[in-house]
Amino acid sequence: MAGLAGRFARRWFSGLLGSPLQVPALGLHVRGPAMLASQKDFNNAVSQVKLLKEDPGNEVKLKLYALYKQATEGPCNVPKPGMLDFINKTKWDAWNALGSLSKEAARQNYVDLVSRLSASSESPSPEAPAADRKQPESDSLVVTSEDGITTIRLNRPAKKNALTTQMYHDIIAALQAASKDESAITVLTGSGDYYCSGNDLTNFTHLPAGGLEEMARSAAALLRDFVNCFIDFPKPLVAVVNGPAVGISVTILGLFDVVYATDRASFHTPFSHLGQSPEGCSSYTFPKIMGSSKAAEMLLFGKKLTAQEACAQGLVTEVFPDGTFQKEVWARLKAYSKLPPNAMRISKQIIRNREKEKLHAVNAEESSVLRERWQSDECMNAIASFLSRKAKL
Ligand SMILES: CCCCC/C=C/CC(=O)SCCNC(=O)CCNC(=O)[C@H](O)C(C)(C)COP(=O)(O)OP(=O)(O)OC[C@H]1O[C@@H](n2cnc3c(N)ncnc32)[C@H](O)[C@@H]1OP(=O)(O)O
Repeated sequence: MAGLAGRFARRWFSGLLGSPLQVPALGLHVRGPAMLASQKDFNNAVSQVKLLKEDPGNEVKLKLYALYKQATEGPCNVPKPGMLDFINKTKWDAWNALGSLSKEAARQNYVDLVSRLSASSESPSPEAPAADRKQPESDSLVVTSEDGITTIRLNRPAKKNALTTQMYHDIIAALQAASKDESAITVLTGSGDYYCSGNDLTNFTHLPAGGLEEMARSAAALLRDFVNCFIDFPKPLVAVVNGPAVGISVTILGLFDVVYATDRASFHTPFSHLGQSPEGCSSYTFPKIMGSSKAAEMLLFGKKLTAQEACAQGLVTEVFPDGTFQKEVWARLKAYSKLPPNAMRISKQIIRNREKEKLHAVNAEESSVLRERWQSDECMNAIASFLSRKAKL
């Protein structure tokens, strides 16, 4: 069987050598439309591919093919070849897996990839670090790719990894890049003793010229974009909960595929205490996961769950002893990252797709309710109380 597959692959890929090749970008490249690659850059990249000194391998060629088709023809629009037409079906699958990626983004990914392939075939660098670093705007988020896993690490341990406005933007950018990079699995985790203490409450103290109303409007828009990225994320998404989790870092867990927690973790959604209401689609996912009365105890009364309780209620997949947490979890993730990435994506699509429309509607409604809540006296008083050190959870 392997021999048969190999023969097919060789025949097909040798046919590709005369065709344009392209691979998705390996680095973080979230750019404004004005900075996207031009048609001329793309044409140059297409010519450059033919000059590559080293064969990039079949997997890369397949990606180049898919990106080229997406960049020139848009989303896959031809009928799926029959089961026995192995070669064309493999090509079709690769093109189809790019979904609705825009022609411009595909063109950019193609150009970025070719430029990386050219650079590495020109000057192999033995000192290059194992991890392919993709650094966001601020140091509060660290993004790395290694062993088929892209890790997005919240890195504000002195503030318990509370999420600043910039961090929401950086996480959106990191997820967008991870959805297109080479990794099979994406992980969100925290640095230090906390996973995340939720929204940074000082976000609400930077009032723009439009005042409280404008602040609430723009925060609701950002929240909606942020949660949408989790709803739409196409690859397996894993939370490695290294300590206590609060607020939005808990609610979005319902949008992850797998949640691993240390036995030191706790899960707390103190929305009523803060004069706020649920977000991250938790008003929908939590009752589905744990039943409506358990969800109400968390979301209305702010009941804090231990890791074991969260696991018993289905929010957490598995709990590990703190002493061996990192070792056990990363060993397992490395093994999972070797599984065929397309199969994992497709399985995720089947599991999640029928819920997406509903989740987007829930997200829109929760964001709009919060926009009102953030302008309420209850919310303002709770934040003032935290900032004046009178209140802690
Ligand atoms: C775009 C907008 C989208 C908005 C989406 C909305 C989301 C809703 C939520 O996420 S609600 C949850 C909000 N979070 C909180 O209310 C947590 C507030 N923090 C605390 O209660 C405590 O800090 C603690 C229980 C998390 C930890 O207590 P501990 O005693 O262990 O540690 P400290 O309090 O001394 O914390 C160390 C420093 O970190 C600062 N800090 C912690 N969390 C936050 C936070 N969420 N916002 C701002 N700052 C935070 C804390 O103030 C200390 O700072 P200092 O050293 O300068 O004093």
